[in-house]
Amino acid sequence: MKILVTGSNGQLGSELKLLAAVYKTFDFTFIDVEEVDLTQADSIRSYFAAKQFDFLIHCAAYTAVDKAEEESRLAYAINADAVKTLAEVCVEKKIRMIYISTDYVFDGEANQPLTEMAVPSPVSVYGKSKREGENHVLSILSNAYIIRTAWVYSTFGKNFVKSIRHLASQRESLGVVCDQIGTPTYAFDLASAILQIVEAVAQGRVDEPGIYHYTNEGVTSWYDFAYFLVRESKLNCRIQPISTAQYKTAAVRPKFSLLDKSKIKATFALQIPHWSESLKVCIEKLSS
Ligand SMILES: NC(=O)C1=CN([C@@H]2O[C@H](COP(=O)(O)OP(=O)(O)OC[C@H]3O[C@@H](n4cnc5c(N)ncnc54)[C@H](OP(=O)(O)O)[C@@H]3O)[C@@H](O)[C@H]2O)C=CC1
Ligand SMILES: Cc1cn([C@H]2C[C@H](O)[C@@H](COP(=O)(O)OP(=O)(O)O[C@H]3O[C@@H](C)C(=O)[C@@H](O)[C@H]3O)O2)c(=O)[nH]c1=O
Repeated sequence: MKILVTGSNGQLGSELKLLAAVYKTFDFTFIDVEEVDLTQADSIRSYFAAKQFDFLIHCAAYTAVDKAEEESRLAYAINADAVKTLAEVCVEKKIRMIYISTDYVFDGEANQPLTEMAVPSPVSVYGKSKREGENHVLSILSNAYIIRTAWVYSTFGKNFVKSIRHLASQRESLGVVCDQIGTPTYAFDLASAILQIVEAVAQGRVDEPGIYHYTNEGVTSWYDFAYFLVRESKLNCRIQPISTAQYKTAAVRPKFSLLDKSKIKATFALQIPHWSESLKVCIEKLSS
């Protein structure tokens, strides 16, 4: 089974690289911008011209949420246009696509966990460009998997956990928004879930393409997340709850993006760890 992973230097791509060693029957190829620049459709097509894969796990994306507001052309080129080209290549080459999407496709106005039936209505350039990517996948491919996740962190790359640990090690107190609700996702857990899904599909045990939601279990705010993180990291910094209005950012973020994971758990018999347990694992790795 030949599997191509894009975004191999990112958080999720890096965790998939580590886990690849466990899946010995899979033949992985990992690429990033050095191999294929996703802003160049020709570069995408010529990369695939003489190659064949069974699955494409598309992790590469433009993920700088605030910067996307001023670099919208680039965000759309990577998160939407490149996804369209990749989906077309997947049709031509009969490749099964796993597209990773985000809770930021929602506007945050819901008041109950968001199922895959909830109607997306993104409020940021990043969210809109990722939704356009989803729409390309849905209209071009009938057998793709779209996995929406949220608040991803890892020992690799840039993320909230590493930013807060850095800031908390330098300051006596730190304000963190307490009125945006969701669930963090440890990229290692997500990578593991994705490979369990690929394995189930490859072995013909389960094959129900469509949209799925995946985060860790539980619910929290960015404030509670940061509070727990700083306490468990034994850092001497006071985390203060503040409102979104007090923390000015270029992009609007959803106030509520709690994803309902019932579908992915039932379909693929997944066991998902609670966010606090996974965060402890990550802290342990970051501290060693
Ligand atoms: N991070 C998060 O909190 C969340 C992420 N997601 C989604 O999950 C997926 C994985 O995210 P994550 O691993 O955190 O992302 P990262 O930002 O850590 O990694 C993205 C990767 O994409 C690469 N990339 C960017 N531009 C290009 C380009 N023009 N051509 C080729 N590669 C490029 C980056 O390379 P380089 O670093 O060199 O630019 C990087 O290696 C993405 O689809 C993202 O939208 C969903 C919800 C939450
Ligand atoms: C660093 C920091 C952030 N915040 C707030 C800002 C924001 O509302 C929230 C999260 O901050 P960040 O900017 O680090 O996270 P952000 O880039 O918004 O994270 C998002 O990334 C994209 C890629 C996704 O797909 C989303 O699921 C989500 O993970 O915390 C504080 O209140 N205080 C702080 O010191």
